[in-house]
Amino acid sequence: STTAGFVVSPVVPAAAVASSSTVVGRLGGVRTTTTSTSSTELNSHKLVLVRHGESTWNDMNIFTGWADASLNEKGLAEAEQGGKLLKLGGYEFDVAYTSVLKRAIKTLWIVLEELDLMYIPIKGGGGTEGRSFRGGRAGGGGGGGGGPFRHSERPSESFVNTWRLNERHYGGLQGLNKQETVDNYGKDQVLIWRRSYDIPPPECDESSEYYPGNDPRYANVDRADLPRTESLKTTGERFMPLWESEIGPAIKSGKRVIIAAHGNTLRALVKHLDGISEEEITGLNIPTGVPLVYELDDDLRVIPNPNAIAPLQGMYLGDLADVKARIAGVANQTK
Ligand SMILES: O=C(O)[C@@H](CO)OP(=O)(O)O
Repeated sequence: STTAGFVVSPVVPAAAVASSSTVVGRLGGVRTTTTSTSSTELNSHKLVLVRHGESTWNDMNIFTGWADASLNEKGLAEAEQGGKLLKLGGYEFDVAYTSVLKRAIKTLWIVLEELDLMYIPIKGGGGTEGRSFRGGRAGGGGGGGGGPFRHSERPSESFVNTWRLNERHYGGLQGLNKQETVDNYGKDQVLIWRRSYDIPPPECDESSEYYPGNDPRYANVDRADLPRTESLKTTGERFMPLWESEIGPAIKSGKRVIIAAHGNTLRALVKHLDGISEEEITGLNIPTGVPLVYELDDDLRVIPNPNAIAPLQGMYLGDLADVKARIAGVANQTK
């Protein structure tokens, strides 16, 4: 059907998701696709992921990691566009999660401002207030002891933002130009550092400005939890306990969740959600500022969207040709 210039058509089998719809329209002269889903459906929860908009260091092609680069003008516009796409699709959220890095925080604010939802709680769980859980592992169950958090360290409603959603720490590569690193170490070595599953870049040492132990924002995080470098595997190991203990249960309880995070944290999450192999995840890149929508069942299994770009089963909003070009742009940062 057509409503006020937008084409509305069902994209998910009616039995699985009763009232999902796709809205094809134009935003700023660009053809867009959005899928919205009523929150009243049975057996379906929606989750929206968004990588921050382009940062000044993305633009300069510098390894960023935990360095706190700002959004540039393009990144601000990407965040606004992401918010508009969500608004066009009728998305609403009850709770948001983001990192302690301003490019993700600001992206989230801009998206929420577009949606007129700046009042919703922005949460962490093991955030910058109070000590976090140890060892980066979920465990201990949800009973009396409070899951993976030590008694005195359990998250509360007042926890905001979380270092566990930070970008992968790029160790000794942080601050270096990606192309110059290719020139110095070779394309293959840099690709291993950027995209191998479990081979981390060289560590930064404790005297480095990039060692998180020298940054007051991590003063309350257990020093043993602070990385000197991370692979995608270890990034997932520090983030996934938050998914298991906080975000997943929030979704299951019916909360509509948006996560504004980073390329590699989101790669770790979609690897889990989509069951992507260690080999296949090496070829997966996530574009800046484009909302990625997942439909999940009550067990948090993904209900595949037919418009997904494999190996993902969730769907990017917006013009898919443009999204694919932006994905290729991330891959081509180290040609
Ligand atoms: O520099 C970084 O921190 C990340 C994300 O911007 O880059 P890459 O895509 O090379 O992992």
